[in-house]
Amino acid sequence: MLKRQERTPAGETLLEVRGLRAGYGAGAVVRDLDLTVVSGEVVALVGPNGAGKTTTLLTLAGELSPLAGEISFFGDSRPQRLHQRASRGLGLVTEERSVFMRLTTMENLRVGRCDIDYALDLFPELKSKLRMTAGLLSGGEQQMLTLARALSRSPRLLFVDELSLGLAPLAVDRLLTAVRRAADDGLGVLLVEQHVDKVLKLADTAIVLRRGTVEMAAPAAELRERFHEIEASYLQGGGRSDHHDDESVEVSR
Ligand SMILES: Nc1ncnc2c1ncn2[C@@H]1O[C@H](COP(=O)(O)OP(=O)(O)OP(=O)(O)O)[C@@H](O)[C@H]1O
Repeated sequence: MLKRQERTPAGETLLEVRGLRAGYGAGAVVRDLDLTVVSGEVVALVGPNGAGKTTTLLTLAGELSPLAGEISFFGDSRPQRLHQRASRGLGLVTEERSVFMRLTTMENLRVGRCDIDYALDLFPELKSKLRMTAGLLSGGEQQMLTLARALSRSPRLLFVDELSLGLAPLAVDRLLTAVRRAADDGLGVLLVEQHVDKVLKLADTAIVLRRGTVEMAAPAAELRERFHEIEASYLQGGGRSDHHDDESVEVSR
């Protein structure tokens, strides 16, 4: 069962962001972004390709320096790099599968001192694959292992960027269910996901980003009712106005 998350009181503010400007060099890709993540909550960040979701996540994680704005991490507003935030309880799962392909599933779980019982409790389907080389697992199983490794290090706050890229719908459901379960156990989650219909069913709050600014921010249940507006936002394109928009819309229900 979850350990450290259980010690985080539900509703504790883990991340507070005000007036974030983020980008590369002098150019702002993301402007005026506010968001809050509390323990036990999944906040979904959605929007068309090029809207600035990954830029936001990398900036909040400490991989990119913010251009302006305030980022308060576990109540601390001092600038910090990723390794500092990680040591204080941030987990980061990017779209690249972070498994060691030549190691077995079990060896992958052992590396980084994961809580193996918790990992297998989250993903019992990995139990029969423990001796298999991770490179031979299916794409969905590799992402289960990625997520299991991240969650079993007991983060207090988890950033997830497009975990489900290229996976079949059932595998996506399986991964998102595990994210929801971890949040129910006390984790705070900021989730970037292309499958908007799926994510609005499991998130507490959703933020729709378009062209680097927040177009909608509301309880996910409310945005489910406004799904057609989100679809329209995707169809209008998300990239910066000086970029050619080449959208892949994955919002069908
Ligand atoms: N290293 C970089 N240098 C300069 N511009 C970049 C860099 N990485 C991304 N961008 C630009 O920043 C903008 C936002 O990109 P970002 O990857 O944050 O969008 P996204 O919403 O995550 O898109 P996607 O859903 O396609 O992953 C895009 O216009 C992109 O071209």
